[in-house]
Amino acid sequence: MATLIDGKAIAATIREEVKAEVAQLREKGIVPKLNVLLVGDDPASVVYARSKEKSCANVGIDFELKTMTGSSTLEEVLAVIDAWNKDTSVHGIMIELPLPKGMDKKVVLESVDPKKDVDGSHPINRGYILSGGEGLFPATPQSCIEVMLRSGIEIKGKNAVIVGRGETVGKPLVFMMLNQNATVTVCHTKTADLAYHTKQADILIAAVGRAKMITADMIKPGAVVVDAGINPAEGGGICGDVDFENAKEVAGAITPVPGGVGSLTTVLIQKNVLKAIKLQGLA
Ligand SMILES: Nc1nc(=O)c2c([nH]1)NC[C@@H]1CN(c3ccc(C(=O)N[C@@H](CCC(=O)O)C(=O)O)cc3)C=[N+]21
Repeated sequence: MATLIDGKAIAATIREEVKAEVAQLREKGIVPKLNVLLVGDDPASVVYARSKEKSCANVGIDFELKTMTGSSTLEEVLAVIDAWNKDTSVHGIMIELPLPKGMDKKVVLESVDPKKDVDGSHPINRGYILSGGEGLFPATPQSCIEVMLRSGIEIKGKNAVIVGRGETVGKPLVFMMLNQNATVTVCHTKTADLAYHTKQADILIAAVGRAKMITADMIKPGAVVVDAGINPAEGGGICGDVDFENAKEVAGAITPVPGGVGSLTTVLIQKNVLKAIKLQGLA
């Protein structure tokens, strides 16, 4: 029976670290601030934005949500971002996705100052993942690594298999895990014999977006299983990409959903705000 990796407990620890650092900054007269832009009325984005607001209030980070109608023009959106880029009281900027149909996501995301890009989606920050530079990295892949490091799981030298190559989780994770000195394999929809690969994994990371697609028979006994999936569950709520109930009988350690990887994402965005302040040369 696998050790359960408690994402909520790890998140609580990181939250205390963030709180302490925010307090220190505030004493120096720096009030960390995160600005979120929501264009349109995607219901999930509204929920996520509100959740960030609540969480920021909890750690003492100032928060501003700007909502714009779905009929806003690209120029209007870029004008808001440009003003935030220039505003030295704004340390972190996040653009909620999806943007309205027809609005060029690439242009919008690339208009954010890379030093304020706490979502880690600017190509410059993506590039730093490869080059090993000091940048801002996306929260969910960071979370996958952090749950292991903070559980005393060694990554160095391990066979890590990532299932999924999405832009937000799988793809950045390939190089982030390589930077942790894992031997990395990346599997995706076109992979022949997925189970062959997953069974080689000392560390198996699922970032597919398909409920319970990683089954117990695909897992090497004793492996560490990290589940970055967020899928609607049958009886409401969310479930992961891993068939948790059966997988936990085979794995050595496993993250649940909810209560695993996802529990860290918001606090890691806040950590990025603090890193952004340093990158901006303010602390
Ligand atoms: N426009 C947009 N904005 C986002 O901020 C955004 C997004 N899209 N798409 C997906 C990712 C992921 N993300 C999470 C935030 C909190 C938890 C979280 O707190 N999860 C808890 C509780 C989950 C629950 O029970 O509902 C857990 O996993 O234990 C998870 C995931 C925000 N995202």
